[in-house]
Amino acid sequence: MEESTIQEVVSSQSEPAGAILVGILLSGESFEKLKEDLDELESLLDTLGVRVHGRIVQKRHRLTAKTLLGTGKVDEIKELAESYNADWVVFDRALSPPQVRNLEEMTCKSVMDRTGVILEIFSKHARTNQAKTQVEIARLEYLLPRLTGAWTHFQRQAGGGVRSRGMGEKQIEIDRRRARERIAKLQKQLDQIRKEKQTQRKARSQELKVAIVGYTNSGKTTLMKSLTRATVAGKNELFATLDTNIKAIDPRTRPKILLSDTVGFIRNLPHSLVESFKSTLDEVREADLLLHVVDVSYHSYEDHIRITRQVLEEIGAGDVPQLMVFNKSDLLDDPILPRVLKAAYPGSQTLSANSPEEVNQLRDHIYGFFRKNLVSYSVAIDISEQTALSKVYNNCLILKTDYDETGKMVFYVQSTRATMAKLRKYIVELEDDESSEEKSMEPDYVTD
Ligand SMILES: Nc1nc2c(ncn2[C@@H]2O[C@H](COP(=O)(O)OP(=O)(O)OP(=O)(O)O)[C@@H](O)[C@H]2O)c(=O)[nH]1
Ligand SMILES: [Mg+2]
Repeated sequence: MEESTIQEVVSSQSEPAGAILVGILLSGESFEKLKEDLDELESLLDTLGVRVHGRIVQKRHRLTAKTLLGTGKVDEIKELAESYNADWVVFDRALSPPQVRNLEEMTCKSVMDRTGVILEIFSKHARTNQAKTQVEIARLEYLLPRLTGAWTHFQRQAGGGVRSRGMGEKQIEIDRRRARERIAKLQKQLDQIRKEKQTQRKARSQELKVAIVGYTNSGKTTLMKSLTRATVAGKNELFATLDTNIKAIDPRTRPKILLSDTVGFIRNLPHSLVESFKSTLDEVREADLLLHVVDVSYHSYEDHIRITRQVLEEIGAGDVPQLMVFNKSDLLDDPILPRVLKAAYPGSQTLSANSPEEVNQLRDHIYGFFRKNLVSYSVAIDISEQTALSKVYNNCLILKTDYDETGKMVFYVQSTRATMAKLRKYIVELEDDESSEEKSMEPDYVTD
């Protein structure tokens, strides 16, 4: 199937592509909220390199089936788009395939909705095979019912502005069938990738897993970088990260704590995207702890929290413990807010991902969370038992070593229950959790 996307249009022109935004305010809805939604839509378009020339907002009692808006308003949109020579008219509401067609005919412009814009960003940012496959499935599913409109739309772009219409029902049927076949093929590939990832996760089953989640652009990648002292930089772009990146917080820590950074969330995240990104989000569902990162410099940060929690529920990660991290505190001009947040979200931490001291506190916080769940016990292992010994060295925090009367090495350790189960036959003593010595999960030589 022939495809053309916003960014292709952008790159084929010397001037940045332009758009007019359209928002609709129904009775009972807040204007402030709509303004925020339109600001966000503008950032999304900015990520695609599309400049917004103007906005049109209409108050309505109900939405019109044919075009959402009244004909007078559609004429106004057409005029505004023409006066700025804008290529796109972008609606903040979901448009049905016939609505897109009608609006395109009436405005003589390309019409998109928010879901279409998000899908474009995802396909622009997908890097790995897994992300690319997931995005392609979501796009095809989005396009499938729109194929009549989409086809003429693609033809028009390919033909350099000539409006060609009516590919004929037969052609549309062929395209739909091809799209369905392609989806089935991609789904099979995705299942295969998912199986491989599951095997990799199984190999990490004795390690502790922390997943960083949150609204897009909240600072997840930046925090990941600071927590692991790595060099992956965050980007001021929406959906800069689409693939899951996994790294140990500190490779010397035992048990090892793995941190994963993943795709951000947004309001009205297209359902097909959530569905197809489920395999990327397996990492989140199977985590022992979530770091829920919130950009607290954004005034409606509570909306972002609510939306993130909704998506977590939707992907089956609603029950994983969450540690709230209020980020970008350096941008706050309200000195009271950190205290308010602490009271409203007990156990939360307010910080700047760029402050090493505050990030160190967060790291300790994470260690503290896991320390509570570790079990203390001692094992006696003969030095010929290499597999068991490497399990101890790789997965346990060793508090003390000794030898017993038979010459076996005795380790006083703390580990996860999963590791303890693997070392069961070597256990000589199981300590009461409460009486176990409080000890850092980092070895003594770690000084920061
Ligand atoms: N001032 C300030 N900026 C920050 C902080 N943390 C992150 N940023 C900036 O916020 C922007 C987004 O950061 P990222 O780390 O890419 O955000 P993300 O959550 O990974 O975003 P996506 O992957 O797009 O969902 C970047 O420009 C960062 O430099 C912070 O604590 N203070
Ligand atoms: Mg990121």
